[in-house]
Amino acid sequence: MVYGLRCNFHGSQFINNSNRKEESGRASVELQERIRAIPIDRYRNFSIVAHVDHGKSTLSDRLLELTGVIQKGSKAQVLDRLDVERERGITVKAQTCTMLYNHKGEDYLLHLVDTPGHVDFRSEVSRSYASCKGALLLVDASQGVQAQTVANFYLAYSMGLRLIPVINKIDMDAADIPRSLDQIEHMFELDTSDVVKVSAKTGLNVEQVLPAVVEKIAPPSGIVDSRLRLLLVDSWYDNFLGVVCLVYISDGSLKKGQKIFSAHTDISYDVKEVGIMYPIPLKTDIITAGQVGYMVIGMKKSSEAHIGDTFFTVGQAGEPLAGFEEAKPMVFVGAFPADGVEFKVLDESISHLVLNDRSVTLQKETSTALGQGWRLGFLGTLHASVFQERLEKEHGASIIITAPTVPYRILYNDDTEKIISNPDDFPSVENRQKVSVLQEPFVEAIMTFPQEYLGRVIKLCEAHRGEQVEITYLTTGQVLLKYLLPMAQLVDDFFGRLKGLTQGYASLDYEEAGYRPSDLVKMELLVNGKGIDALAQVMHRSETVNKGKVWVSKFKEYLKYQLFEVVIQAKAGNKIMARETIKAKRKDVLAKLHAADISRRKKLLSRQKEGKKSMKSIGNIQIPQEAYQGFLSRAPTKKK
Ligand SMILES: Nc1nc2c(ncn2[C@@H]2O[C@H](COP(=O)(O)OP(=O)(O)OP(=O)(O)O)[C@@H](O)[C@H]2O)c(=O)[nH]1
Repeated sequence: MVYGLRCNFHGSQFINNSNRKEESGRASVELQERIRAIPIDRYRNFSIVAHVDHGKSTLSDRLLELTGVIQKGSKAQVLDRLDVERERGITVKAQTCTMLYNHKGEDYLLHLVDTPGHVDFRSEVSRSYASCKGALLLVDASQGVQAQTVANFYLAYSMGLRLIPVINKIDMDAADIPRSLDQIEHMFELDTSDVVKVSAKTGLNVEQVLPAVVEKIAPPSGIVDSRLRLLLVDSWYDNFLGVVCLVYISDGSLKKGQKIFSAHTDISYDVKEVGIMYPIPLKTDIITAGQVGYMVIGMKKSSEAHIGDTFFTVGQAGEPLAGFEEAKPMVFVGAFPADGVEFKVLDESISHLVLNDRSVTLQKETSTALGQGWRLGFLGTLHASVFQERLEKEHGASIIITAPTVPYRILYNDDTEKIISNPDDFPSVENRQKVSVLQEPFVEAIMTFPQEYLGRVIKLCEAHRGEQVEITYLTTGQVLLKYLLPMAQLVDDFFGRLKGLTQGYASLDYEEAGYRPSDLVKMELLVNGKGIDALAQVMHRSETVNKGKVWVSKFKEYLKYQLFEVVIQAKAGNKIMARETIKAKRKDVLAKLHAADISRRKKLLSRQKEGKKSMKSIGNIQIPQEAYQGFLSRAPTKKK
């Protein structure tokens, strides 16, 4: 098998399901013997964490070359295997690779995890930390510490990982090594006396990275001669093998033929295959405590694989390992088949993709305007746009996506509460008196940018209902600003505006900060008095005037001429916020009339008026699907 073939989303370690016809390869006897001879105290499990684009995948390539896993000059970014990862240049899936490294005459077994930098895929990062004792904290010398460096640092630090700072891109003219060193020392209080400075691109000094890993990161703490205890880290579906599980062996060992059971479901399985990721799956006879590898146990459905589950040998139950917090979807959209696309076909494609991306939630939904569809939940807007792109590219599906919404919390007078992810479920004006409080989710946003933009960024945050938490002056003119912001503002292209204001210099990260009471209202778009359900949105009352105006004028653009008058209104609660009218396209009934024939002219005009009146009362506006599509279109942005 070859590297770099297309892979599925969740189990991108494997080649594309549809193309996959053969079994996984087998690790050579020599490789297996070399691994078996290494004691656990010479294992090192580590990840690479950094801000988006600081060079994690490029450094991973160099390390894989250095340890002979791949050949020099192989396809770039071996561990970014999804089409979407390669095309967008972002990592969305954490990837693991086993490496053998000889240090001072002794073999070490290394497990490298390349993690996504983007906040939407943070759950991938925290999951991968469970098997690691340390991480390389990579900082791009031309950019210095950025928002996601800070967020990823705190996540790794809170999980007790030993952090080794590495400065990357030192080959660039814009590289400012002293600035990065200063920031690492002041921000993270890390010792910078022996920081490794590399160019992952040219390979300069990369040979200094693994000695630091071996010397500074502790080995995993499992017991090899013990009962089996393994953690399910990830899973994916492979057409040839069925469900494949990525596992971390905490104690004991795992072999083909062993009978194991899940602590979560109590279902027992026969182990059919085990192996290592090198970086593709290679079958081995055994995987032992401290190793990260894969197992195939004949699970029928991906849903049987609970990420964070513990498995034991049948008859030898023990204490389950600490699992993972489930990733909660924070952005919801309605999805509907575009004209000419069959619901059934699209339903199959969506279900297939959801099976491979377990953090997407899916529910059927029906809209009077757009017909049968689905409500999909995502971890963030980038996650949503990656999903949509994969659906279109990999399944050739064309869909209409409604405006994203965040989950709102409704507290009722009878002490019950409801989280709603669909504007349709927002309490109607008549039911409003049953509600005691409306709440919306907030996040704590971390932003870094040059100090000269501080005034403008503060203004932007205040205009987006932000509440300042902290300003930290980093070295050399950089500022780190923390603000509490409504999650809905981030979804509504706050980052695009921030980038615009700072000429592209700002970076942003955020973490959830709970729900807060909010003056929320549902805004609807009415056409001749009738609400279009698919376009309704929940928002803060202060936004309704401006958005109302934008809505009506934008929708008017797409309706164009109508045979009779059309009134477009934006209504918030029971108040009309904005209105536009499309005048009827008048047929020239007087065209053939002589100018002097006044009485005949009056008669014809009054007859035309009557005719229109009846059309209006019985007329049903035909809204073309392009109108919805045009109204909802907005290019996705990539956050950095
Ligand atoms: N000049 C220079 N460019 C580099 C270096 N390392 C990485 N790059 C470039 O920086 C860009 C981003 O590199 P990646 O390795 O994809 O970064 P990443 O951190 O994995 O990105 P995400 O997965 O999206 O978080 C690519 O265009 C690389 O070629 C380096 O040492 N020098």
